[in-house]
Amino acid sequence: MQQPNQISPHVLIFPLPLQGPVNCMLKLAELLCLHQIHVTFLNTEHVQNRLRLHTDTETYFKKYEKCFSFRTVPDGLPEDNPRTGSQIPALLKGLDEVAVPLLREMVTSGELGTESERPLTCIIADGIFTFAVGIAREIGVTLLYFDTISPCGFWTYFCLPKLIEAGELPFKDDDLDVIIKNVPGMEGIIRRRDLPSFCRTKDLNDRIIQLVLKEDEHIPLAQGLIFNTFQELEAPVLAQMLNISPNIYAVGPLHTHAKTRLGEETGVLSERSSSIWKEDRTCISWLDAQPLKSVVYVSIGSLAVMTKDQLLEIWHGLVNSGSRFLWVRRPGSIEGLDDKFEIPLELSQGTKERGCIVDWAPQEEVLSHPSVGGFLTHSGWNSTLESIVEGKPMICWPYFVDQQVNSRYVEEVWKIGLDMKDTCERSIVEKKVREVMDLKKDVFWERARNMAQLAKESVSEGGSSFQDLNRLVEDIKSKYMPARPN
Ligand SMILES: O=c1ccn([C@@H]2O[C@H](COP(=O)(O)OP(=O)(O)O[C@H]3O[C@H](CO)[C@@H](O)[C@H](O)[C@H]3O)[C@@H](O)[C@H]2O)c(=O)[nH]1
Repeated sequence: MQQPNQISPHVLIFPLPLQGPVNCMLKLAELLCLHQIHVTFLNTEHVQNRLRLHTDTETYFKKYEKCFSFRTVPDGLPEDNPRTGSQIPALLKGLDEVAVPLLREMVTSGELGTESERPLTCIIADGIFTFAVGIAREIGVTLLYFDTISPCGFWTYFCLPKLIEAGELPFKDDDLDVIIKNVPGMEGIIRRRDLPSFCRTKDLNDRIIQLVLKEDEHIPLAQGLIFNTFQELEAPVLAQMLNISPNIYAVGPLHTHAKTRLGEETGVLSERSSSIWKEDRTCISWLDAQPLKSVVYVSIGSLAVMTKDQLLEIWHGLVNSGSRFLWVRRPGSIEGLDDKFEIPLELSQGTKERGCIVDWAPQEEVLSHPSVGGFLTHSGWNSTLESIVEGKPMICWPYFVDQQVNSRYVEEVWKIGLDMKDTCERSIVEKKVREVMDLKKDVFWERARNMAQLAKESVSEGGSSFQDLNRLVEDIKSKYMPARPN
């Protein structure tokens, strides 16, 4: 039995059960394990089953068996295909109704650790999980929120009440180019069209708006906030965050951070997948056969969907641009089309000569491939960071939530790509691809290379994210340990 003064840190990590959040929370979990912090990682059964089916994640984490374990809860939805963007409200409802009561039971019954046997000392949960405040209080442990969206996106979410109070929301007319004034630190940067997608409603009772407002009330109740970013990328936004919490940890880009520290620890630099789709590795041999920097990698992540018309416009634009392209067409990502959709005749030649289409790719490996010269992305935060680390310029075609803000920052603030939001015409796609892959290639490449360098430095010894991770580890081991009677 453990003596009171021997209690060791034990963190429960609960990600939003979607590809992006699970990816980066797994990296954080591994980093904590490397620092001898015990982690219980709570996945939904759906995510865990898919990880089991398509990856060796469970086996891989066995090497941390003394300090890591997976636990699962159902998400309340039928067990079919992966959840997409339109299912998020149902997913959140299912989590609330089914997963949360089970989690509460697990935590309070001592199933995840009792007073005497490795008690929980800290919860790290996605920012949208407002229920975590109550659970952490009930068992008397620290709560840290980890919002895996971009801090620039998060900050606009957090300023929603301010925007409503100032009358900037809902929009008074249909002009989306009006500059937004009430997001401190972003004056002159964002227009209405760059606010998160859910702001384009006339109805403030909209379910998502209400959810975000509830999140905004709960965020300051956590003892600290973790972000997957680095100071050199988002210093002004991170400085604003100090108004919410004195304990801000910018520990990203987490995928590189984990790789770097693991490499230092073990001497092995491993590429590892936590994909909940089956990766098609044939695209790597296809890339091997392409010239340097010649391929546009196209992917809209794990949730976004496009219409058949949008698919055709992007496809024509790519073929007409003359660039080579590797396209991830995730099953279910085209509205109303089955996955056996044939290549239209007028696109077949250009696609055969210069294109490769797969269902799901090993994205980090693809982006690091020397043949890839640019990334046409939906601007999900993980994809954005993965592109930044590899120094690949982006063409952004955001779908929803924080992606609208990220794409604006890529073009306007970091200047490492172009923002194609709210348009989807073949001539525009062609023009943007030509600019990034050819006409302004050198300028974009130089800026992207510099940013990549800063990203890598931030996770190297002494770098800003390196230091923030160390601070997080120390705080979990001391400041956030529950007070115990002597
Ligand atoms: O063929 C593919 C396509 C994607 N990925 C991976 O899937 C993840 C996708 O993550 P992200 O780019 O963040 O997109 P979403 O899955 O759409 O992420 C959701 O969650 C993010 C925060 O975690 C938000 O920023 C997004 O807006 C939200 O849609 C990345 O790690 C990719 O490497 C692959 O491995 N293979």
